[in-house]
Amino acid sequence: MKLQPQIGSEGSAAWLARVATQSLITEARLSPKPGLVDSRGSGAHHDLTLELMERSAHSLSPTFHALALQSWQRPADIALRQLVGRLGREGEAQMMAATGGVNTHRGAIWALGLLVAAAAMHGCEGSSSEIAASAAKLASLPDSCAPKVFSKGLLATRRYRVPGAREEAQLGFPHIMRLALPQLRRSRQSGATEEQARLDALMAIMTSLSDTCVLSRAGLEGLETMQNGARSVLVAGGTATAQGRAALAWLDKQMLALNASPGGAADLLAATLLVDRIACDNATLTPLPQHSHF
Ligand SMILES: CC(C)(COP(=O)(O)OP(=O)(O)OC[C@H]1O[C@@H](n2cnc3c(N)ncnc32)[C@H](O[C@H]2O[C@H](COP(=O)(O)OP(=O)(O)OP(=O)(O)O)[C@@H](O)[C@H]2O)[C@@H]1O)[C@@H](O)C(=O)NCCC(=O)NCCS
Ligand SMILES: Nc1ncnc2[nH]cnc12
Repeated sequence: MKLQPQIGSEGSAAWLARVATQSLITEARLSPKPGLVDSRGSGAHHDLTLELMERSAHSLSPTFHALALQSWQRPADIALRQLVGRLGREGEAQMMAATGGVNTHRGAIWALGLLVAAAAMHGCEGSSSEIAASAAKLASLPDSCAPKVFSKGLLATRRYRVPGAREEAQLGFPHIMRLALPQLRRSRQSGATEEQARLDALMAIMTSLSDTCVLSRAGLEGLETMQNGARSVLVAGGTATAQGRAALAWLDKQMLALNASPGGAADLLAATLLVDRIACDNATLTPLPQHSHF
């Protein structure tokens, strides 16, 4: 079944931008998330609030729209890579202007930006695997216009010799495709509520991601706490069970005590919700109401 009506590149780009923005807002509101901003509060962050995350998400709509429009039915080549890179950097500047200089969504612009571009490359008719593969192709191409900046993420990947946001994309988003999306659909099928299925998908990502936000703030101890804690939630039966919810509450406490926040995992959950929504292999597509957050 195909949700996206044949409304051409402009209408499809607007639709993709709306779904991407909604995915960010849905992720931000989802509760209870360990260490992260959610509808309960700011988690381990002093400079982030839910209101700021939502403002940031809305500020990114024009970026997603431009990415979709410019990538429409184009192949992955250097010209498109450079264009996507420029639009992504402009999106980062828009985010910073909207938040007064706070980094709310840099990793999300990267992941969702590439996926929106890839969905448009397939004319909104790609499967999740096709979209992830095209996003990976784009991410693997060199962008000679990119300024050389040394980020916290790069520092963490070199210090701990782990993959980061770049590698996740270049490998075709394995945490979305192999862990989060299957978990989201499995939890739904086994009767979990939509919120519980989304939390379970977040846990699936957290069992294995080398999240450079966690590494920068809390080192390997933080990363191991995150991965083991998330595994305990799923082993207990996920957040649809009382034991799973207790394990999640324990993990939240641990993450707060370590000042650790899995911002990279949160970005990948938002990206999972986006792929779930836009890919042709989603068997549960329903029309999207104008102002819903799913
Ligand atoms: C490729 C880029 C994402 C740059 O990546 P890099 O690793 O060099 O740089 P960072 O600036 O550190 O950003 C990486 C962000 O990616 C998220 N992330 C972390 N680990 C992973 C992972 N393993 N897989 C996927 N994604 C991951 C994460 O983003 C979230 O955290 C951000 C908040 O982090 P931080 O600023 O560190 O905040 P705090 O911990 O709160 O800091 P303090 O308060 O302590 O100061 C937030 O943005 C979340 O989104 C990482 O932060 C990419 O930026 C790039 O190269 N772009 C170029 C443009 C381009 O080509 N775009 C194309 C597509 S549009
Ligand atoms: N909910 C959230 N809390 C903190 N950092 C994030 N980065 C992306 N989503 C986030």
